Amino acid sequence: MRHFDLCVIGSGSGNSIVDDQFSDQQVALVDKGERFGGTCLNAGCIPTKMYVYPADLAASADEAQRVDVTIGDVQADWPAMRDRIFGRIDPISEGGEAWRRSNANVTLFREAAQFTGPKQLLIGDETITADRFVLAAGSRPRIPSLPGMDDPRVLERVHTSDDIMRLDALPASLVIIGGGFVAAEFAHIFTSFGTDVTLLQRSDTLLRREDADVAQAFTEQLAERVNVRLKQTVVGLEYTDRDTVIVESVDPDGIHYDFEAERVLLALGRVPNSGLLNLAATGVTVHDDGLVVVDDHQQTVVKGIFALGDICSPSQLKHVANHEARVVQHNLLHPRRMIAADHRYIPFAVFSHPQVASVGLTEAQAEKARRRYVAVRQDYASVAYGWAMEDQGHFVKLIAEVRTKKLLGAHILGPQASTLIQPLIQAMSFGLDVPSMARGQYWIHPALTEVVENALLALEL
Ligand SMILES: Cc1cc2nc3c(=O)[nH]c(=O)nc-3n(C[C@H](O)[C@H](O)[C@H](O)COP(=O)(O)OP(=O)(O)OC[C@H]3O[C@@H](n4cnc5c(N)ncnc54)[C@H](O)[C@@H]3O)c2cc1C
Ligand SMILES: NC(=O)c1ccc[n+]([C@@H]2O[C@H](COP(=O)([O-])OP(=O)(O)OC[C@H]3O[C@@H](n4cnc5c(N)ncnc54)[C@H](O)[C@@H]3O)[C@@H](O)[C@H]2O)c1
Repeated sequence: MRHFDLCVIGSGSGNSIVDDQFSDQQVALVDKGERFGGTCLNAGCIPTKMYVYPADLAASADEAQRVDVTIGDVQADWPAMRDRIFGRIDPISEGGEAWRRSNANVTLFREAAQFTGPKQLLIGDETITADRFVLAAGSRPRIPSLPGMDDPRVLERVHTSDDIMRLDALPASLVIIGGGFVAAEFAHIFTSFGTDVTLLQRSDTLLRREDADVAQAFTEQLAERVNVRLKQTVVGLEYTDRDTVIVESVDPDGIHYDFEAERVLLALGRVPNSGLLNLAATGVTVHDDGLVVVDDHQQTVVKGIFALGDICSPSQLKHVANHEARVVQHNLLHPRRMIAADHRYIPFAVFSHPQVASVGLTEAQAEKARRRYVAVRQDYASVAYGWAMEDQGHFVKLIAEVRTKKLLGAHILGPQASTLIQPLIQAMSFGLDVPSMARGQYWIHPALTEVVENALLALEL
């Protein structure tokens, strides 16, 4: 039985741990995936944003009308786009794998792993042991079992984010089931390229974990471009002889609806891969939702077994997985001087149309936490750059605590939200109060950042 100093399961964020500082250790790196490098690179953040950028350009044709510019017919060449995007990404994955194979102290296993005993792992048909483990096996799309899904003609047309970006042709029509991040981003991508998109969401708003004002405005604005149907429970799928699938749903009044499309995208959240690892054999514990239990140091209840990323993090975001990988790396190298992960102000952005970006508490959470706060909503249309854009409906919402004069939360809906929010994340992370932030620096005139400046000034603290 081969023995290693360290075994990392998962080649996504886990892969970044093993650098020159581990050159005196024998390391096993295990990944069963078809492509090396994990979700973000192969089927997540990176390819989606490489589709979002051209989708933004395509959508700008409509916006140009507002400022008296006519852009001709929008044509999206899907096969060219797909080949360009994966022609860039696939070689990065292949190069990363080849480089790992060339590392003298790293043994790469490309098969599924599961524990068979404490610190003992079965990989394919080989069993190895290691002194220390890192669980970085990520998550996978949630697949519901719905009537009709066992028909292979239906299955062939039902996709997840794992495979929809590699379709041979742009579908004429698409039904998206779900109303979170994945649904919001793919709805924008496909509708911008000309697909007829219907989005079926179970609750009464999209992005339901967002601040209520943002979720409401987002839902209304996406509904101007996409057929958004709320409060729909999908009850079955059926193949038609038109080479399409009918998605049947029912609303709270018991009324049934049929939505027909060439393709269906399931966007119902992601399940942590903890269940694939037979963790019981090691003593590692999991929460009810399948997330691995870790302490502040990212260590599981078993000493020497660490976890990071989607397998243990409720946020399921790449910047969080990267942060946790840095913490785990430090703690593996300095077991007597371990550091804690910082999960205080985790931001996120939804790269849809409109864009959404958020950090900290929503207003409902601030209320629930009984914090004495003030909230303000500042429209893009109130600043000079917003006039230039003839902007409508986009805003910055800030929530600040009266006692400390510090921000509790920041939520932006509109163009460049993911960039505009960064100074607010910085203020929260470094404890800068609102008056200092607003008046302690210059704000470039007439940049769009003035909407952030004015929102800060409008907070009555
Ligand atoms: C469509 C989409 C878009 C996204 N966009 C963004 C974004 O814009 N910004 C953002 O911050 N986040 C985004 N995310 C989330 C982000 O991709 C994840 O949070 C991040 O990739 C998680 O990294 P990880 O290292 O935990 O897992 P992964 O990168 O998924 O790596 C886990 C690896 O473990 C392997 N594995 C699993 N089980 C086993 C096993 N039993 N044996 C061996 N190997 C195994 C898998 O093959 C996989 O390669 C997106 C996700 C999706 C799906
Ligand atoms: N820009 C980004 O950072 C980005 C982009 C895409 C994905 N991600 C990550 O990937 C994760 C997965 O994304 P997602 O959109 O699949 O999940 P999500 O948790 O954002 O949304 C899941 C959606 O599915 C709905 N849903 C769940 N079960 C259902 C059921 N049985 N019937 C009907 N509806 C149901 C929920 O109401 C929700 O609208 C996200 O949580 C996010 O962390 C991030």
